[in-house]
Amino acid sequence: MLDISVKAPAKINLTLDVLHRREDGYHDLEMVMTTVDLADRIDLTETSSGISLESTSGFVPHDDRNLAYRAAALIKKRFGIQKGVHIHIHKHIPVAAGLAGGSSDAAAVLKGLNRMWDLGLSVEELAALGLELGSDVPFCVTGGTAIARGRGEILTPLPSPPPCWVILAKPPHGVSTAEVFGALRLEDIRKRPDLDAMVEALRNQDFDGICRNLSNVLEEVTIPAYPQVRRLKERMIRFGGEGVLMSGSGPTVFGLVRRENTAKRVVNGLRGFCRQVYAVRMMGGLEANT
Ligand SMILES: C[C@@](CO)(OP(=O)(O)O)[C@H](O)COP(=O)(O)OP(=O)(O)OC[C@H]1O[C@@H](n2ccc(N)nc2=O)[C@H](O)[C@@H]1O
Ligand SMILES: Nc1ncnc2c1ncn2[C@@H]1O[C@H](COP(=O)(O)OP(=O)(O)O)[C@@H](O)[C@H]1O
Repeated sequence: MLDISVKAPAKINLTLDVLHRREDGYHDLEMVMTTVDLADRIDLTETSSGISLESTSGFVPHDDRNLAYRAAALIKKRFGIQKGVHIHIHKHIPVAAGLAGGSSDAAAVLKGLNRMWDLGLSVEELAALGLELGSDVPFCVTGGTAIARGRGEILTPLPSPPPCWVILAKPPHGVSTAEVFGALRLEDIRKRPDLDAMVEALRNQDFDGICRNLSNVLEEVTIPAYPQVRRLKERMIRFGGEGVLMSGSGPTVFGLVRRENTAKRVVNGLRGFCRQVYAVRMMGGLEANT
């Protein structure tokens, strides 16, 4: 019997700045994140005990290395739940892509089990649990659009970008977030995002202002290591991407486009050059939390 189905949307980073390296090995970040309508679907079925997991993807682990599995284990342990759960992940978000697919799956399991087992946890409590699983999980619990600071858990909600198309292009290789942070030399960062300008553009629903202020310091590590990311960016711009940036630690490149015709042109221009290309809508604030 299927008990609960939860949508797990991908995120993109409109800005990403790394402020300092912390004692605990993580970095203090300052970034603007938003959810897009490319989502995994997580089906949760209650069982008598234990945790089992299957997915439609050959690229994710199906055991306790899976973030969705870990989310269920955390809830069971923290609240002393004897019942079990079977997790079925319908994977649509590319893996190790800078789109927080694993974090979003984990957030969806936290939200789904909160309902299934009547735990009564608030969004803030779920986000705090999520931080034990990964830095991006708190944002994935709340969704919408927000400034994320600290490791990624200090969230300030923002208006979502105006409706537009988001073209996502994922090169064939994945990128390790830990390796990208490890290779970043803070003193060498050449260009930092203008957070105030991005916030202003979002408040004014100024599409051109959002496009002008897209900026991610991690490009300075990932692009030299993977020149295909630069070529994808150049192609996206050439075919009509109005604002183009790498998401997170990469390697996915996204392009923002207002008109459907332009979106089609960008997608057609990238096909043949890149196998994984998606045209999706910006998610907006309201749908993000369902
Ligand atoms: C870079 C970002 C931007 O949204 O996204 P992705 O590229 O992963 O999608 C995130 O900060 C990634 O968050 P997440 O993928 O949850 O990271 P975690 O599992 O917590 O950490 C993976 C590794 O990244 C580094 N890390 C992560 C977050 C942070 N604030 N400082 C760090 O230094 C650490 O080396 C850590 O061991
Ligand atoms: N449910 C999951 N979905 C995707 N990746 C997962 C999942 N659980 C664990 N992982 C692992 O987490 C790593 C990062 O995956 P992902 O969250 O897709 O990328 P990113 O952090 O770049 O956004 C991958 O190496 C993958 O094997």
